[in-house]
Amino acid sequence: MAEPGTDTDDFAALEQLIVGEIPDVTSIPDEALDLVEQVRDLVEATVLTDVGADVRSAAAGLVAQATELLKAATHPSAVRFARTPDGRIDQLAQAGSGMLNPQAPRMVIRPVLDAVDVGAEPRSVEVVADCVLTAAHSGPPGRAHGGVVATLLDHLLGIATSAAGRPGFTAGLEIRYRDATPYDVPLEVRARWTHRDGRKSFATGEILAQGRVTAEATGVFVAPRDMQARWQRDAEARPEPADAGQA
Ligand SMILES: CCCCCCCCCC(=O)SCCNC(=O)CCNC(=O)[C@H](O)C(C)(C)COP(=O)(O)OP(=O)(O)OC[C@H]1O[C@@H](n2cnc3c(N)ncnc32)[C@H](O)[C@@H]1OP(=O)(O)O
Repeated sequence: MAEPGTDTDDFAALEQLIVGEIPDVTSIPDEALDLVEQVRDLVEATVLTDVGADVRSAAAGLVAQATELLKAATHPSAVRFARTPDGRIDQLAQAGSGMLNPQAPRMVIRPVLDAVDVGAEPRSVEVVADCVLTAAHSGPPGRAHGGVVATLLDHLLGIATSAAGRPGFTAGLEIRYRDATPYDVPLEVRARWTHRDGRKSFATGEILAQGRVTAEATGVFVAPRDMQARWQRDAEARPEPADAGQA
């Protein structure tokens, strides 16, 4: 088995990201999005169902048929990039909010209109997402699982570091669970980059349910050494602003 993160097909997807041939997210057919929604509904129905064994058995047979239909053609890699209308690059199969991943919670990121180009001088940009969890995300009775809450925050803090122009991998994430995060209730997830220290980007965020903060997070995101070196080279190659030195 290949080392994690070194799979050739995943590298092909990353190469696509670097050379800039990223399809538009609007090119995803409605049928693909509908399939994801149907599977999410299926998962919730499976969690909540109270039908008898015979009906479960019939349903399992139908699901197995559907699985076979989908396996008739598969992508070599789960990594698939697309550009959102606001210019952000998304990985459609990621587990945080991936449009093509039914396992991802229904989290929709609002357009980020003032994002900073990666490698340019970073600036804090607030990123906001809307999310509704379901019973399939529950933990203790009536509230969401803490790991799912952490997923929402990890993802949006990561997006915030990208929007600020200094993305990185999550190296540390601290969550403060202040109150129950409910499911079947609209949630607002917010995040923002705060500062950097060399390759480290720091971000904070929170989840609100009906205006009440249920969880807060701080995270540190570390850019791989080669990525940081490239930003450094790009910054050195950039021409000085016209008014540089005139104050
Ligand atoms: C395209 C759209 C995609 C959307 C994605 C949304 C975001 C999703 C976010 C994720 O889920 S990322 C996936 C989960 N995270 C990972 O897989 C990261 C796994 N870890 C690594 O790959 C490496 O540890 C990493 C590249 C992050 C860093 O390895 P390095 O060997 O390059 O760094 P090193 O360990 O030397 O640490 C660099 C600096 O960070 C510091 N550091 C590391 N962990 C830290 C921590 N937890 N807290 C504070 N500082 C930390 C470390 O002390 C050091 O500080 P100094 O430079 O000042 O010495």
